Amino acid sequence: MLHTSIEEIAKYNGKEVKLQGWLYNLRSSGKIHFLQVRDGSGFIQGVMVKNDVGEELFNKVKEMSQESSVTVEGIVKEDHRAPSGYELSITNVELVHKADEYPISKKEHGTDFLMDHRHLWLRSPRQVAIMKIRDTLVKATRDFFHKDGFTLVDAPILTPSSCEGTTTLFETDYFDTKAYLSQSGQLYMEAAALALGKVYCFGPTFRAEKSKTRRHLIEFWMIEPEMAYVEFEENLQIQENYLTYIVEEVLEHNKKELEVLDRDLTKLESIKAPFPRITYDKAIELLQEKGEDIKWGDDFGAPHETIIAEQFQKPVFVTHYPTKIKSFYMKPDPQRPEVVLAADLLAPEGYGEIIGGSERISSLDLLMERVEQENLPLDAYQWYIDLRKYGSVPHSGFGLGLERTVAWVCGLDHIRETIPFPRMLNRMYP
Ligand SMILES: NC(=O)C[C@H]([NH3+])C(=O)NS(=O)(=O)OC[C@H]1O[C@@H](n2cnc3c(N)ncnc32)[C@H](O)[C@@H]1O
Ligand SMILES: [Mg+2]
Repeated sequence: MLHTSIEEIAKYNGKEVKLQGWLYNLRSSGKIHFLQVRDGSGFIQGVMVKNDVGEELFNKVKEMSQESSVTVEGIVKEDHRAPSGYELSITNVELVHKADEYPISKKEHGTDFLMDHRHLWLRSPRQVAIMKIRDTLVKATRDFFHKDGFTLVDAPILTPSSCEGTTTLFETDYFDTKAYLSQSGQLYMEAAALALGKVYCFGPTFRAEKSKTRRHLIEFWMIEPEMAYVEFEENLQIQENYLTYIVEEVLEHNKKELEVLDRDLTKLESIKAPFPRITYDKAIELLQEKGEDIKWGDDFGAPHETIIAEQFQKPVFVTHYPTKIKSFYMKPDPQRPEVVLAADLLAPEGYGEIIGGSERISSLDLLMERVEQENLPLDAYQWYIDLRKYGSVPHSGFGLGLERTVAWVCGLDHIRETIPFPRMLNRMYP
């Protein structure tokens, strides 16, 4: 018997095949069973006619519960009405394991209930579609940077210091001292970039942020490229080419999944480099014209980012933020030291900041000045300062938040659906 997957079934039109999966749903009408079968690669309908399979098997299937694991044999039939384009005319069904009464029935469930059952909710067509798009974004990321000569360098998770400020650090015991879960692999990528030229890391990062919003996770995954001899403007060009590429890859490989999510494809088809840029100064003026109570030197909140992004059809770079509200490592603009050569990329449709990046300080004196201004513990940063003593060069990089990018590409209301097992302010289960 030909064993295949639902994803590959088109190759076997008219042939008898065997699938191994789960009974997503069973509907019967008189002498016909309609089985919705899933196998992780997709969903397909199988039709079982009593007169074809006999009373015993027909009645055996009637007893199979939702989400029971089953093997299904049948003849592949093209059917343009079917979402997968094919149906199975079932000849046999074997029960592998009869599922207990499945808690996620077809009716609507509340968010907390679904989150408490995330280990099962993940099986639904919508969650499968999101995970497949996440996978494409990750593969496209690796392809893009590998093709462009970047080396993957893995940053440590246990670190001796902060990168993005001490207010969101997760502290843990480390034998007779303390360690902090990584907020960002950036500082290590700067060391790696001086060794390998163009590098990136991709891993989990942690922020003990007491933010209960639709954009914040406690544990999220970040892609962090770092490039030696790349200055501010070129850093932006790399970001827009990267984002354009990964969105194109989703449009090419995940049309079926985007359809499951009812995503408006025109919103993604317009994502082409170059992206517009607006300075922080101009953004403040824009917000004040819109009646927002904000002044120069304030940081932007989510509503501000939404207003700014609404002025554009593509992601927009906000550049040259005030030095005082940005991270210590960012290079002040030589022409105007009160602002830094940094840019946040704001996604359209209210998704906010998906990328944070900057040119880094390459001058030892300037970095020492900033470390002192920020009262950073010299011993924990000595290795990072050393990078400015031994062949320092202009260098830049950025961090793309994978989950915020998944939320935007999929058109999701909340970031919790973008990661298999979300860690949030009031949730660390399952
Ligand atoms: N290598 C770098 O230059 C990255 C730099 N050290 C950094 O961590 N920048 S960032 O804090 O803006 O975070 C970068 C992105 O990381 C995402 N991010 C940042 N914080 C979160 C939370 N809490 N939840 C989900 N996503 C988050 C968001 O897309 C940000 O734009
Ligand atoms: Mg940021």
